[in-house]
Amino acid sequence: MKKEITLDKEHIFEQERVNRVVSMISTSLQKAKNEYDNAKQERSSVEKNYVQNAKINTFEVDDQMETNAEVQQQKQLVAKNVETENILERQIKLLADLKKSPYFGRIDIHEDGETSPETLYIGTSSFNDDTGNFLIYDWRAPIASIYYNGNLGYVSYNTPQGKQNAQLLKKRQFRIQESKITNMFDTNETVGDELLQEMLGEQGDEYMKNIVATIQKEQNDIIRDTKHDLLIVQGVAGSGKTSAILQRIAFLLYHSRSDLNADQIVLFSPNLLFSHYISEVLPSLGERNMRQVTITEFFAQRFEGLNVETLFENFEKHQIKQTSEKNIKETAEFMLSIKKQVENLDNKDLLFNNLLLEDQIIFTKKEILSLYSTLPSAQPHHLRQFELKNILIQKLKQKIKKEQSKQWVLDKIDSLSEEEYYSLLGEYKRGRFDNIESEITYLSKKIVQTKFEPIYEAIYNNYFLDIYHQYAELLKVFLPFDQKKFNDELELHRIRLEDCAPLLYLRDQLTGEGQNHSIHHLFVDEIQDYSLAQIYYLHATFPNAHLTLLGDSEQALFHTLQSSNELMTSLKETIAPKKARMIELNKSYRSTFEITSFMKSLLPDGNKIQAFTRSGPLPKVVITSKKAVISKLIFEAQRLLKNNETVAIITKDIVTCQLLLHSMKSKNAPTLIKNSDRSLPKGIVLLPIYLAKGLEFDAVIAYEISKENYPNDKSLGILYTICSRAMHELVLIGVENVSPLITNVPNNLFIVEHAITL
Ligand SMILES: Nc1ncnc2c1ncn2[C@@H]1O[C@H](COP(=O)(O)OP(=O)(O)OP(=O)(O)O)[C@@H](O)[C@H]1O
Repeated sequence: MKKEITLDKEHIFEQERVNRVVSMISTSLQKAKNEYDNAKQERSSVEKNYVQNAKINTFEVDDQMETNAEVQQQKQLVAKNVETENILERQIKLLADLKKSPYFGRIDIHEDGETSPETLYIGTSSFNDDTGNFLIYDWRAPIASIYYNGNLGYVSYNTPQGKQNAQLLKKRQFRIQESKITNMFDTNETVGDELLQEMLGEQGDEYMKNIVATIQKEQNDIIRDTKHDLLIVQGVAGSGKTSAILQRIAFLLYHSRSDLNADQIVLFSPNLLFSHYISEVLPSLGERNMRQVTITEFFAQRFEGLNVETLFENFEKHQIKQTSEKNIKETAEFMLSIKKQVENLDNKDLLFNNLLLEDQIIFTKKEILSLYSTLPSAQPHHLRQFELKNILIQKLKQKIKKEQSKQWVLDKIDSLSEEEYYSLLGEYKRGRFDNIESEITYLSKKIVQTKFEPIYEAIYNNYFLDIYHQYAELLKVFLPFDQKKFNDELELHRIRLEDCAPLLYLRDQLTGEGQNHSIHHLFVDEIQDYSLAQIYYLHATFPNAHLTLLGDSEQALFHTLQSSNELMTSLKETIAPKKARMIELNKSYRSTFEITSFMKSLLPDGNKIQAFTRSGPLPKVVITSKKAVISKLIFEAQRLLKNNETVAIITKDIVTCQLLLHSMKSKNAPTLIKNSDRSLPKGIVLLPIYLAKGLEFDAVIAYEISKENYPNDKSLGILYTICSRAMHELVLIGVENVSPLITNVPNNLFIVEHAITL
């Protein structure tokens, strides 16, 4: 039940309050701007000073030292000023946004134990008057949860001191734009539909928006969860999974402000476009972005010198792997068996590399193995490897010492130009030696150390272990037919995606390294595209991280379908979380009622999906001839562009995109989006489905949906994901026929246009 408030006394009252608050915000904004200008000015004068100081007094040693100390001090001063400027800059942005739209909600509550009720206003961040009274409460404050969770009547909310009860007397929603209330109404529901209608009806943007004003109750559960170390969210397409995790990150940063910062949070995202698309949500809430990485980037950083196969290459190669047979390298059991194998590995089965420097062997593999064999076999391998590393470093130091007195080193010193000589000596050491001999000894050490640096690096990075060969041997045990494929790829400096997690896990088990303990929260979006082995590996790599895994098993493009229940069961068994929870989101917000109804009837169990009641045109299925298809496609795209800012032509693979582009005249050609692209232009774009993962477009054209492309339910995930990218309009184009997946949809859910000209 909601009550719209017309331009009456209440509206005037609220607008007057907005005016008062906005005027106070303006004063604070001006103050912040002045402080910012002052900080900037101060920095530039320190910098000027610093340049001058750096120029003078560099000849006399004493003066030079004094100058160095002063320069250091000034450097620190600059760094501090830069930090202040950054804080002020963020504050200015926040206040400027707050000035336009100071809040979106009001609650009137009477707390137990209080004599009178109070009125609170809720916005994207808190704002006080001069006496410390809250004029706006931050949406993440404990008390604000009433706004998202409570119906009128008795409610409770969690505070650091425990549960607090209150009576919720009024809940009011606002839309305030440019400091003017454009809409406001009272509601008894959690967060009513009306504002949501308005938000969802808008055209898509280059960046995802924050959803603070309209967070739904079940999304709020995800956002405010602090109890579980494993949270799995199974949410249907468009149900706000991504939105919810970004809000969750903002919430966690607020909730644990003293011991959590944005660098301790990592989000695995599906592709670079997606990373760009979501990059403004946290800044719009006054927070810094978390780290973002794709799984391919993550592995590529760990396999220097090898080309890691991307998810998309894998997909293009195999199309969807719809066999019921599981690839055992993608299972968590495989990872567990690697662990076991390592525990039982004999010294004689360990494989080492020769350590080479410019074709000269510095340590032979035989020597390394014999050093290893001297270590107590009761110790686990990773401790022995660590010890081995120390021994090798000691031996290297001895070698360096010996090498220092060789003739080639003296020759090298003789051949140094004056510039090279002083640069090798380093500014700090110049003029510090008592006699020339000690200067030469110092230089000789430097020269030899530099020469042997690659060996030091190799030892430090465990390159003495022949991990590729070791992994190939492991494959021989579990998957003898796969070993050759692995070796062949390696010859070409490539590694398949399915080998990355097991191989790295083997390495980490042997070396005891590869972990990052500083990460507190790990988020993985589109979890259905990850194998269990990969999830297992991520957990092993970030052992202190709470996991939030989000996905939709219906949108599985790369793996065989796995339900979220199966995922939960498997993770409970393999990574043994302390407290795990699964949340389902079944309401879809992205698309119109008509598009969601169409999408859900593609699925065998689509009934669980609830469509949001926002209406638009019925999806349109166009059946045309081979000859006419290009002109029909152009016609449809141009037609859609009249009412929509972005029209995406989405295909099942890149080959279809390329063929299509080839057949189109250049003047009509859409912009082809590539794997390496980071942003999406407006207008008509063309892309394969895997690049559209997680994104949304005003209008979508699914091309080409004949039965040749979508013969049966094995390609359902692709078709469903394509359709679910559309916010306002959806067109599907087929050549000569349509997929049986579409003929199964009740025909009142779409319109058909037969445009066949033979
Ligand atoms: N509570 C909400 N208020 C306003 N908009 C919302 C809300 N929840 C979701 N949306 C909107 O719905 C759309 C889909 O949200 P989002 O991309 O987060 O869903 P998703 O579940 O991650 O989708 P998918 O799995 O299909 O990629 C976005 O435009 C988002 O802004």
